[in-house]
Formats: sequence, C-alpha cells, structure tokens
Amino acid sequence: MGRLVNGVWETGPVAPKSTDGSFQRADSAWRNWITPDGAPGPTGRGGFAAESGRYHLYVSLACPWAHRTLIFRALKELTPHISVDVVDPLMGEDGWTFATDFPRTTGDTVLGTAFLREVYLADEPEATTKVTVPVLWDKATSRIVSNESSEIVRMLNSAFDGVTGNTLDFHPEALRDEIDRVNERVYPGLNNGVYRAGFARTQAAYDIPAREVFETLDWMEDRLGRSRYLAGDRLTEADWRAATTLFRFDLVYNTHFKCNRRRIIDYPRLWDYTRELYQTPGIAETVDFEHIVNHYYRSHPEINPTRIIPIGPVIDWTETRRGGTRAAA
Ligand SMILES: N[C@@H](CCC(=O)N[C@@H](CS)C(=O)NCC(=O)O)C(=O)O
Repeated sequence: MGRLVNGVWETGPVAPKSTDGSFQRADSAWRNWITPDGAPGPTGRGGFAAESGRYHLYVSLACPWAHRTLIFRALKELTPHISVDVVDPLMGEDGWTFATDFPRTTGDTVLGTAFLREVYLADEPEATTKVTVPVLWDKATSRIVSNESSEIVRMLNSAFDGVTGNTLDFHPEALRDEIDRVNERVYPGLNNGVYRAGFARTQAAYDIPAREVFETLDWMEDRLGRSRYLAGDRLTEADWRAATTLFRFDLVYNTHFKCNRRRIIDYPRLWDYTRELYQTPGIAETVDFEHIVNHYYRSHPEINPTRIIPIGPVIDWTETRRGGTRAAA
C-alpha cells in the first residue's frame, strides 16, 4: 500500500482518504494505445504498433481490472503474442511485489525487478502515481503503454487482428452505444460500487454504494430476462467487464466488502449467466480463487485486521446454463 511521489515510495492506507469517508479511485496516468500500424490512438502518443512478442502484461490474478485484460488475451488468442507476469497476491507496505512463493506467481521476467513500483520507475524515474495493475509494457521501447484496463481491453479487442487472424469483436460498431450504456451503469454501480462500499469509512459513505450495488444487480437480473447478454443477444465487452466482479462477488465482496444483501447465487438469471461466462472456453483458466481470497482478506488490515480467510460458500461452477447453447461473439 502506498504510492510514488517524485520517484520515492510513500506508504499509506489502501483507500485514499477523503473528507466525507468515501472511497475515490485515482485516474490512470498512462493512456497510450497499441494500434495496428502504430498511429496514435484516442489518447496519448503513437509509436506502439501491434507486433507479436513486443508487449507484456503485468497483472495480479486477484485484481478484477487486471483480470479483464487476461480475459481478452485469452478470447483473442493473444497468449502466444503477449507475455504475462503475475504479482504476489499479498499487497502490503511495498505495494505489489514479485515475490514468487505463492503458486502461479512468476516474478518479473522482463526487467527482473522485485516490486511493481520499479516498473513504473523504469518508465518514469520521477513518477508521482499510484502503482496499480494491470500494466501494459512495451519491451521494444521500455515504456509503459497503458495502465488503464478499460482501454487495454479495447486495444486487445482489435489492434492485433492482423497478427492473430482472430476477428472476434466484443465491441462491434452496431452495439457500441448499448455497450457504453451498460458500462456506464455497471462500472459505478457494481465494478467500482463494491469497492466504494467496502472501503467506505463512515456509515453514510457505505449506505449509498451498498444500495447501488444491489440496484445494479437487480437491474442486470431484469435485463437478462429480456436478452441473453447485457447488451443484446451476443457476448460483448459489457459482459466481460461485469464478469470479473461477478466471479469474485460471493467469495469476497459479499463478506469482505459488506455487500451482503444477496449473493449472486440468489439471482436465478444472473447466476446462470455468470456460470456461462465462467465456462466459456479459456476463461476458467484466468480465474484463480486462491489469489483472489488471499489478496483481499490479507491485504486490507483496515477491513480485516486478523487477516483470517473465511471458510467461504460452496459454489458449483460446473452446472451449465439453462436455456440453450453458448452464443459466439
Ligand atoms: N483504473 C485502473 C484501476 C486498477 C486498480 O485499481 N488496480 C488495483 C488492484 S485491484 C491496484 O493495483 N491497486 C494498487 C493500489 O491501490 O495501490 C484500471 O482499471 O486499470
């Protein structure tokens, strides 16, 4: 827990302090885009052409934002083209580290650093920033391309199609407005809503997001009664952005973040849908419940001072979705 200030690591609480006790997420600072030919994207500078073997993702298997990027890497068959390093699930005084004693951790195989902050410093020695995952790293220029997951998934969705030949499109032109509308509801109400509830420091700061989390889940349950997926009859980015929070909900957010009005398994359609997302080929391999529970319950002493990992609910991820076969993107 901490941040870089002018290149120096300062420790502090995981949730930034605010005067009203509410949790406020910092904006991501690296916003360049990989494009097919290296032309600049919607933000940042150009020079990041899609090439096999050039880019690297630093992720935590616990983190729902980093998880999005792993999902798109799998769906878009980018595994042979974009390498990945996995940090240790415990985020303590040093922030994310490359300790390798936990299963599936890798160390930093590109730069050989011990702490993720050193990756940020390799790009910008005087950086003032939070040190977050995911980080999309360019091995050719030794620069960070992006640390904003919502933009990284858009790059992975299309920039490498010429490299992989995989043209599945999870952000199709015809559905963009609808996808954006769903994202605008699901991001604040669910993805970030659980954090706003969990990291609230006053009852009032908790009450509002906690209610919004369940209003959003109710809204999703209702929507899934009318269309198979959140933005219509095909799987889109909107579903995958929701998925990473849904996968973690009953194990962690329900208890650790006090989002306990209902569980996902209590919502018939949402639970059916969540299992379908989980069972989509390539996805289960990106979900690591050991990293998830170890990270959350052990990294937030303000919320769980004993660091005890609760026994957890029994969840059967294997039953197939009622109502038909899976639709391709
Ligand atoms: N906007 C970022 C948020 C990423 C983020 O907050 N990641 C968390 C892990 S789940 C993190 O690395 N936190 C480190 C910290 O708060 O110091 C994104 O979506 O990429």
